[in-house]
Amino acid sequence: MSLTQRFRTSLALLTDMYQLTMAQGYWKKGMADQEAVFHLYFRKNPFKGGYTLCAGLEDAIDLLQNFGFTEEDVAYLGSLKGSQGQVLFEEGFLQHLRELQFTCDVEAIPEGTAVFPNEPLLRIKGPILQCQLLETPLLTILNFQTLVATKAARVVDAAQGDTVIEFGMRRAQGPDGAISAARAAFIGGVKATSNMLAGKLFAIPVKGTHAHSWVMSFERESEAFSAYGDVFPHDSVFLVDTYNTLEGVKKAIAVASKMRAQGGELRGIRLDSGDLAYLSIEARKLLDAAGFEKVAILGSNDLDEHLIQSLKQQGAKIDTWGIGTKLVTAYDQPALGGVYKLAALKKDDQDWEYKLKLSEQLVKISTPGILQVRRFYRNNSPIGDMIFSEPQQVQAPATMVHPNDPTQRKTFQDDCTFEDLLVPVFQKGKLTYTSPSLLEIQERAARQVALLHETYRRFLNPHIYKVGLEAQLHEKKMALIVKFREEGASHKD
Ligand SMILES: Nc1ncnc2c1ncn2[C@@H]1O[C@H](COP(=O)(O)OP(=O)(O)OP(=O)(O)O)[C@@H](O)[C@H]1O
Ligand SMILES: O=P(O)(O)OC[C@H]1O[C@H](OP(=O)(O)OP(=O)(O)O)[C@H](O)[C@@H]1O
Ligand SMILES: O=C(O)c1cccnc1
Repeated sequence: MSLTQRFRTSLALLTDMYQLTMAQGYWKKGMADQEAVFHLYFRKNPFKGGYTLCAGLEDAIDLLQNFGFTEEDVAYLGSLKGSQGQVLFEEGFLQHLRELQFTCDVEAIPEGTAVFPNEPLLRIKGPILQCQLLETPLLTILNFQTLVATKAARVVDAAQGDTVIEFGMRRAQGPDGAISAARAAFIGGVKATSNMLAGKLFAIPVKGTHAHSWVMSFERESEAFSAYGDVFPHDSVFLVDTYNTLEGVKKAIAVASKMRAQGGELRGIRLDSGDLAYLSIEARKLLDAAGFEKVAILGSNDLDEHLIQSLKQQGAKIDTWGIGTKLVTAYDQPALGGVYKLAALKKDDQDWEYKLKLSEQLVKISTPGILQVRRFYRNNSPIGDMIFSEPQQVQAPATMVHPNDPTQRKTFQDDCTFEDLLVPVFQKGKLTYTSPSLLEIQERAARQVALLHETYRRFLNPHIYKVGLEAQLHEKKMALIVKFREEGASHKD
């Protein structure tokens, strides 16, 4: 189900107020239809990682396809007053909004692609008023889903092929956070969610065990297990740690034997506290000795990729991982920090004027142009990404320059294959892209992560994947920086 259907309202006002005040400014100053190019990108891989998995495009597409102000939206805007009690948004502008239709060109990197700092995930070209209004909603969609998809990919990588289930709704950033996180976590590789609404909306498989309250609501732990086994003779996973974990495992085994005698079969047990390495090893021994080799051991309790890795190193016998809080809240880095920057403005019908935002730090200076990302491969392995401006032809051998350290360069010879990552999504406001299914996106993500050499995937000090600016683009950017710095220093307009 699409984003607008989920919210059941027009999303035209899902933006910051300043986008609307600027929009009125563009309209008033006759600039509303001036063609602009903006790029959405981030500056640092999250979680101190070596890669990022992009996600959220399908929701972004839905937002753009349904872009438009309803009478209710316009009435709300018309009711707003400025600091002197005057009408904030004037009637002519409101009429402009009523008639506004999405007419931009959009290119984007497909969901489930491995991406790196400074690369535009999305490029939008069209009337500046439209591009401006869309800054905030595009960022809120792509930033969060990209962040959670990346976290999920790391967790799934640490689990080394074990099943990972997303258990996070109760700790998510509100209901909408929980829903988007479930979608993004699935893209990152989790096999199922406990979130029933996400299951229904996105056809994500749903899975679950039972809570401590189930055990506590019976006189005895074994009664609770028996009762649950009666109700779900083939689909029970018993939570065994309410009182004493290993005693709980023994009771689970006794009940599982009775279930088996009656034609049922216990699916698994869940450990949710204590030393998960020790307890899972001991539980595995007890289960195997009783002939329950196939009963799974599910581990949960504030887990993340680092704990899973550590538990694996300790020989934990956990084969299914339930991951909640740390996954859906992206606990150790709760925001991606993606930005959306103006990169070019059409001066007249012919020429683009390149734009950039200056900063004291080179890393924060945006890149001007109409950007595309070319990924080079050798023997099917990605070896570097070159950001170039599309009006500029790139031919091998092609040299790129490190975006933050111009002394570092890399040249790709013509023995490399390449692909351009940004693909057309909208042309003049018309959708030209067919979104893959969520499962196809998940499969793409798994292939993309697998293509990355393990040095980029390790958690501690990963190798830095090379991303650079095509040499001519770099020169142009440097020349603009010098020009703008000089103008700034002499206070010229
Ligand atoms: N063998 C282990 N090595 C490293 N960390 C572990 C190991 N076993 C469990 N942990 C993690 O240690 C943390 C322990 O959590 P905590 O201190 O809250 O104890 P607890 O077992 O959950 O206690 P409680 O009974 O109160 O729930 C959890 O994040 C858990 O995943
Ligand atoms: O630990 P997470 O990765 O967030 O996974 C979800 C947690 O939610 C449940 O706990 P509950 O809400 O009962 O709280 P608890 O942590 O005290 O068991 C469940 O037993 C997991 O421990
Ligand atoms: O099904 C479970 O075991 C579950 C679901 C949500 C949160 N914690 C556990």
